[in-house]
Amino acid sequence: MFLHGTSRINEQGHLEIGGVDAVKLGKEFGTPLYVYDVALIRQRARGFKETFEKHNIKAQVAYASKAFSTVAMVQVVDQEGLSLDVVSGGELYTALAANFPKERIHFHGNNKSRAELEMAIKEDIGCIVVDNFYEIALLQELTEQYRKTMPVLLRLTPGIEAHTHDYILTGQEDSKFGFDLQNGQADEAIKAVMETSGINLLGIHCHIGSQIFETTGFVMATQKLFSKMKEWKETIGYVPEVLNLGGGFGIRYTEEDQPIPVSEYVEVIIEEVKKQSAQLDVPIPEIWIEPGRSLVGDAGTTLYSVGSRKHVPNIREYVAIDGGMNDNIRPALYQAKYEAALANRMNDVKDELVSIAGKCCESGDMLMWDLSLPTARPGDILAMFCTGAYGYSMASQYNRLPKPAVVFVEDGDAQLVVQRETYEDIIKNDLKYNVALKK
Ligand SMILES: Cc1ncc(COP(=O)(O)O)c(C=O)c1O
Ligand SMILES: N[C@@H](CCCC[NH3+])C(=O)O
Repeated sequence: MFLHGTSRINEQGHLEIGGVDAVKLGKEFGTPLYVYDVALIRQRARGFKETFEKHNIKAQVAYASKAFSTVAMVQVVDQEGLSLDVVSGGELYTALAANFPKERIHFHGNNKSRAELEMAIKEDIGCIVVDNFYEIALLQELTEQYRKTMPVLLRLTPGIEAHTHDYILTGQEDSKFGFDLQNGQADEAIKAVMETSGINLLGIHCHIGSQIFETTGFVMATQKLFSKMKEWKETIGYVPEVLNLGGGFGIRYTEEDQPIPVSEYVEVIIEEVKKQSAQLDVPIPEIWIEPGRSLVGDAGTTLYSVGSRKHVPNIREYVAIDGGMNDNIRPALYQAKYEAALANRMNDVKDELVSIAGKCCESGDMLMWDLSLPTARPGDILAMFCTGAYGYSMASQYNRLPKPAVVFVEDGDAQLVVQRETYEDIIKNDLKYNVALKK
């Protein structure tokens, strides 16, 4: 078993995270429970920042908060001096509620609404990553209305097929995101943006996909963007101050995954930027990146309680837990694989092969297939590792299951940072149907 960050097996044979016994966490805060190892988040954040610093490169590391956005997480991001990437009014609102420095907020999205753009403009956030022509028109109108100039990056689609799940590919030509580099859209967009007085074009952006294990995609993206930068320098005299290469750095979920250290991605990017800059005679821009998963993914562990089981002779042993696709949609959506252990019996012999079923009324609600565990009994605590990214943030209330609580652990302390939803929370927006009011 691979234990991440501060996780270890303590003297009771229990899983311990951040110096806190996971079994105690389950008892105190209930299950399902998302537990975050804050020291590991800090270590990852510093890893990115220090690599840029070591190479003396001006950079911004913006945490892609879609991976896990809560007020407490945004606070940690601020403490570590990172920037913050938001993709909706809700994520922006969360950042503002955490008093995150507005000038370090970047706003993404392929269909930002007028209200969302207005919010970003009124709050004077750091920059808007413009995705399409409709957004340029809206920005023209709104910057005029509010008499403001907004810093902007242009999101470009470089036409790169990174090796990852189809649903999390974003840089290929057939994508809903950004202006295409090949078919003239990017050229049209830059002209439109440069003619807009309320827009200060800081630079360009691309994001090639998520859970990527190779550096080649980032190298190719850098090359493609630099060749466009050279063309624009020569044809329209535009030289970007910022080159944002997005996120997507892969992490280890199971032993099948072999990620490279974050510093290596950054080093390869820096090297390619320097090389392209020298070869094409384009000044070295500030480099921005947007890691999400690689900052929080392996820092998260979900604790579940074991409940029922079903034996299907000669086929399978189902063990059901008290959560499922409602708190982690990734296995159902991407066939994502995870590792897990019994947090209360870490040293026991693994004597059976089981498949972990969720409690939703859906056959596809399976979290793990063919997992080796000690014979699991009701009340055992199953710890599912590396659930920190896109678990809580993609959670739903399917079957009207309340969303679990979130606890941060660090240096032996545990703090509740998101309360468990209650049944009252579930119906709090429901209104009774008043037949008398029917027209
Ligand atoms: C524009 C953009 N930036 C950053 C990210 C973060 O990606 P990851 O969590 O894979 O680092 C994403 C998600 O894929 C994204 O769409
Ligand atoms: N939500 C996805 C990744 C998409 C990233 C956002 N563009 C995942 O869980 O892997």
